[in-house]
Amino acid sequence: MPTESLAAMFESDIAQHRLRPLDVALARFLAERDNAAPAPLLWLGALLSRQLADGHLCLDIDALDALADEQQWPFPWRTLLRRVQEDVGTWRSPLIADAKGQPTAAPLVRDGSRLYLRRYWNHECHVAAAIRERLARPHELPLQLADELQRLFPSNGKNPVEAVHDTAPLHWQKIACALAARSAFSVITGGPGTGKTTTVVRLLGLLQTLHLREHARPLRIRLAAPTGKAAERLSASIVAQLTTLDVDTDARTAIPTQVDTLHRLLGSRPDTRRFRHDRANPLHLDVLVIDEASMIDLEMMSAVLSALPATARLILLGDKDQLSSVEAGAVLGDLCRRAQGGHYDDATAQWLKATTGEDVSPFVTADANALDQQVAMLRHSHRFDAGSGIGRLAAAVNMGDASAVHALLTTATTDVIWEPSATPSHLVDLAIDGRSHAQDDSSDANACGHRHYLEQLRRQRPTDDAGNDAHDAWALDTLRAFNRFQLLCALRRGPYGVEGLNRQIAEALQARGLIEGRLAGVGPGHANEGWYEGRPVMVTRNDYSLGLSNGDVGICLRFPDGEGGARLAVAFPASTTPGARGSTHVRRILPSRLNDVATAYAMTVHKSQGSEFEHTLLALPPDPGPLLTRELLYTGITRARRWFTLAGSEEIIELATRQQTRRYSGLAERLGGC
Ligand SMILES: Nc1ncnc2c1ncn2[C@@H]1O[C@H](COP(=O)(O)OP(=O)(O)OP(=O)(O)O)[C@@H](O)[C@H]1O
Repeated sequence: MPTESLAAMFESDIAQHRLRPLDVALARFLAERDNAAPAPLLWLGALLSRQLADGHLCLDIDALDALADEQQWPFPWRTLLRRVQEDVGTWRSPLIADAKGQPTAAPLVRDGSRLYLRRYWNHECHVAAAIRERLARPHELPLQLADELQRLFPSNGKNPVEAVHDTAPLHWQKIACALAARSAFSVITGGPGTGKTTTVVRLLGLLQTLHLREHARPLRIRLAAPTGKAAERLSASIVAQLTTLDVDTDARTAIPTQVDTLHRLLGSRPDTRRFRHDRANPLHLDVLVIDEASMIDLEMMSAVLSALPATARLILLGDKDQLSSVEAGAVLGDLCRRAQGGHYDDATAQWLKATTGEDVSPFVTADANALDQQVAMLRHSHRFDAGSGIGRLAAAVNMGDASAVHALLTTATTDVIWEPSATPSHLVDLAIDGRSHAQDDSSDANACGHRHYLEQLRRQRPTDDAGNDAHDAWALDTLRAFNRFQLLCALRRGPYGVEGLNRQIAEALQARGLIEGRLAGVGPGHANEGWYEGRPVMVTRNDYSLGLSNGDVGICLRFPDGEGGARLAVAFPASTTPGARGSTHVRRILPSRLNDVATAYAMTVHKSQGSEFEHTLLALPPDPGPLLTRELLYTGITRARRWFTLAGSEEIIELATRQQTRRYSGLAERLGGC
């Protein structure tokens, strides 16, 4: 560290949680490389590292004043900020390079007003260039496209058209399919149940049908999703859609139902960030569909684009309004910034009219760019009807309309329940007995809590001599029952966070006789929390040797050991058998082999992405904080299929509805000019 005062300031920053030790380590590394580096530059390095941890790709020097106010920076930081603003253009240090200057290996890159770590700047430039290249490449238009589109998306009322405000109703699914058919790159975004999977299955049917007519072999199609859970859900959804897909058997059977995680698709290797498939060893495929694309961070997107053959087609599906990836970047959000308004050009509008019969002229603008032409937003939910509280609440949150949110919460609906003053112990009761607040008449369909799967587990336990298949079926049923309910938290720590609530729920379940055994140190995610039957766990790190992905959920169960005794094993749903709906069998893994797992009575909203539950309870803390955002609330609400319970005060819900996540990145700007 060059000056003692900077070192002392960093020490206090760590103590006050303004910076992490890792951020200061980066500043130290920079100081070692240039011992004449100005202090404000070292401080910027530490600040940049901190911002990356919050998902930003860069620091926007022009926006630092706003950040200072938002984060209530202390006096020494404000002094350094002034020096940055005065001197930034004059720094001559081997630590920082200008993006437009001679190439160097400087660890920091300044691109206009943005400051990047070189690695992220490289990724951002690569992703933008690779997408621009794909958008610019002329793609052979499938012959008979219009006829096939008309057959798969008839406009005769069989498929409801999608209304949008006061413009003429448009069949956005047909439009999305047509746009994806004409290019090597496309994005289909939409909220829950808007038909993203339906559209892509028809697109694959169409592409396969037309390809088989012209060529001897089918297209090589691969499907992927960021997490195992999302992959499993997409697979089940595709299996269901294929049963009604109106194409020839040859085309239908050439559509895969197997969905890989992105890590598996690219071939992750232990102890390295590099994948087996890359530019030198590209994937063998013609079409790649990636679902839940909002969870893809910039580095992963860069890896996907590197491994994709130049001629292959990439189709991204996802909900642009959901929380972004945990890692830095908000790729789908950046790609879809203008999706709401369409921003088509005249050529696209004319082509769509001729090919689909749909008139998108209300969505034509003069400032259209190449990316806009390949983005389609589905706008009508087929899952939530107009009267659904969940659907209306999600829409109101998405629009940032706090008074509509409040009105919906205080109006009786059958599917939304509001708990304005739930204490942690009240949350524990709700998580166990969820049903006390159910407002549905049919007794079987009550919104349940965790009690449900624990009671079912006992009720349905096969006899010891029932055999492996019967025990696996029981384990699978238990996993399905567990999946009916989930408690989601905004925070990890504190009494309203995942760790505190997991501990309290386990203790309460034990006190009520719903679980047995040790609860040694139930708390932060360590494998030594104590294993007992019924303990649900989430994998917190990919384990390639066990074939488990970060986010996989299993349940610890007691199985006969074949020698008259019993032993605990954790049952995980096994990857889907092609052609089957959902997981059909389980894998049993001994607890001693699981190193990175955490108890999962409660999970963060982030971790729940890609999953859905019949009943979701979202617990908001009583105090304001930067994590309470519109995207978090929206993502939590849209995890619920039938019932949604929201625990949080009116003030906190209003704050979250108004507070939007902002991620600093230059990707949208780089693509805006394409
Ligand atoms: N045009 C349509 N007409 C009638 N039903 C439709 C239409 N499109 C989709 N659906 C139905 O709506 C439901 C949701 O569709 P789908 O799974 O394709 O949506 P999604 O956007 O992929 O949902 P998710 O939120 O799970 O990602 C399905 O039951 C599907 O059959």
